[in-house]
Amino acid sequence: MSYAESLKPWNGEKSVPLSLHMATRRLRAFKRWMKSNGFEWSDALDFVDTPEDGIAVKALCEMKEGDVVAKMPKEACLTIKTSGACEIIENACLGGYLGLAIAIMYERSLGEESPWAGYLQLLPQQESLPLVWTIDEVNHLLCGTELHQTVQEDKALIYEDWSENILPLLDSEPSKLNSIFFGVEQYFAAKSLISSRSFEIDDYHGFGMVPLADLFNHKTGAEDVHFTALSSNYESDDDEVDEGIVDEEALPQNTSMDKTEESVVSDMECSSVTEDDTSMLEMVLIKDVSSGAEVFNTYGILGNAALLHRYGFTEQDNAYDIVNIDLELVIQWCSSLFSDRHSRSRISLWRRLGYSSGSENSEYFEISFDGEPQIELLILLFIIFLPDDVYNKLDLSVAIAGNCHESSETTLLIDNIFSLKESKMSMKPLLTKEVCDALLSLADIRESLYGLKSIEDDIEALEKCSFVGDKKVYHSLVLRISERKILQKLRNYASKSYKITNSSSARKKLKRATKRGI
Ligand SMILES: C[S@@+](CC[C@H](N)C(=O)[O-])C[C@H]1O[C@@H](n2cnc3c(N)ncnc32)[C@H](O)[C@@H]1O
Repeated sequence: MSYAESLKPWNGEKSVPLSLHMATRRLRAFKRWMKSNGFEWSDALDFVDTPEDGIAVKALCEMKEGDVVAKMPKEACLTIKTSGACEIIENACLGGYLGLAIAIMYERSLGEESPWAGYLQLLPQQESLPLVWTIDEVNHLLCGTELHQTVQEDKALIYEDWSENILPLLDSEPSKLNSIFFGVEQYFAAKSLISSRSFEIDDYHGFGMVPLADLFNHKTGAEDVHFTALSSNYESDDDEVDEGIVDEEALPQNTSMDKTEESVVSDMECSSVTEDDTSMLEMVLIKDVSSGAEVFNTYGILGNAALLHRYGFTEQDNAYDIVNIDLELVIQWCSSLFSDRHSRSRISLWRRLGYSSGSENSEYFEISFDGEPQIELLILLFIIFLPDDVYNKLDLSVAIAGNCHESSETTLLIDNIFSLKESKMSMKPLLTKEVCDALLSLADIRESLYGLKSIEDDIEALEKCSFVGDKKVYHSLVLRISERKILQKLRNYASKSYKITNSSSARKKLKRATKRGI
């Protein structure tokens, strides 16, 4: 079996594509449902449903910046407040994503009786996020990537959520909840839909499913349309919503459709929004769109790990990609060269100097898309290689000062040691031969987490992989390759930086020697 074949799902599971006929029928039913529920949308929008790619929104003619292209009544959105399960959810003191998942499962359990039947029939059973992949698929396809551990943890937490909150609910409300629709699989499916399609509506409704708004696909940094929401004053308990703008800071980390800060404010300013119509949500064009083009939204500025995690897809050459190197990995490398005592003391000094961030068991260093390591990593490596006498001096100075940032003497010492003042925080002085060699070793150790296959094997497997038929394989390969390309850039950065630092100090030496007439 070839490497590419070995990556294919082995459980025989494949998403069954809709026939074109079914696709047209479900869209027609959805449009009827929207009409009868007060939705409005521009005649210039074309909803295209293909068996391969699902739904995309396209422009039938040229459209102008500022045009309001769709209006969605808040009351027609599926939220905890609007769902028939509201009382059950609130009596159980549940809320947030858990409450919304119950609302979705409940409405699904009603079938045609649900007020959202016309909308629910358009949704996939679940979105193919790593969260709903089998554990074998997660281990096989995501091994070494930024997502591997995260998804394993997500799966365990969501299962725990289900058994601690949903199971007891089924026992306490057996007459109102049909247990077939509230199993753990249904819960994971609802969570995948929430992750990939929910929006923040307002303080009263919280997060919810917004039909129509959730048909727009994503394009990083090049979207055409923004989602806008005005908070409804009468509904909210919070007096601070008078400005009618959703509090962006309240967005939790894994909010789907992350709205960029400026989107709500600036869009409202340039749009022809019905004044103070707080009962409607709107999609507003932020630039002109030409006839025939797809109309894209943005789900945020996200790297491929985040895109795959929350939405189930990736983008090639995504400039927001990063790779992390865990502190644990640095400790492992350090222990292979130095005594445990040396490693512990140098890391402890680095911490006391205030360069560590996050909690002790989740510390990591970011490597940017260009392969540049976080300065905190360079400082740690620099400290690890400090000669004992310099280390002891610094250690003593920090111990006396207590808090290094309050001691000008210590700050001076640090500046001198790292030559940071001279270089105005440039990383150059930190890039000694030892530090650059350490970066190369760390890149190799991080790379080894991907297993025995090389990046060339991954690229070959991607070329043979079908975007449509093997979505899980395709997107996990894009993620692996984009991360490994960053590690390659880190290696280039380390080799190049050392050469540059080395040759410039050689030039300086030569200059000094020439001055002295040697
Ligand atoms: C909010 S829905 C967008 C509408 C969706 N295409 C549909 O058929 O209903 C989000 C989902 O659409 C798909 N999607 C959105 N943007 C995409 C993109 N740029 N590339 C591939 N899939 C995308 C992903 O499956 C994602 O989870």
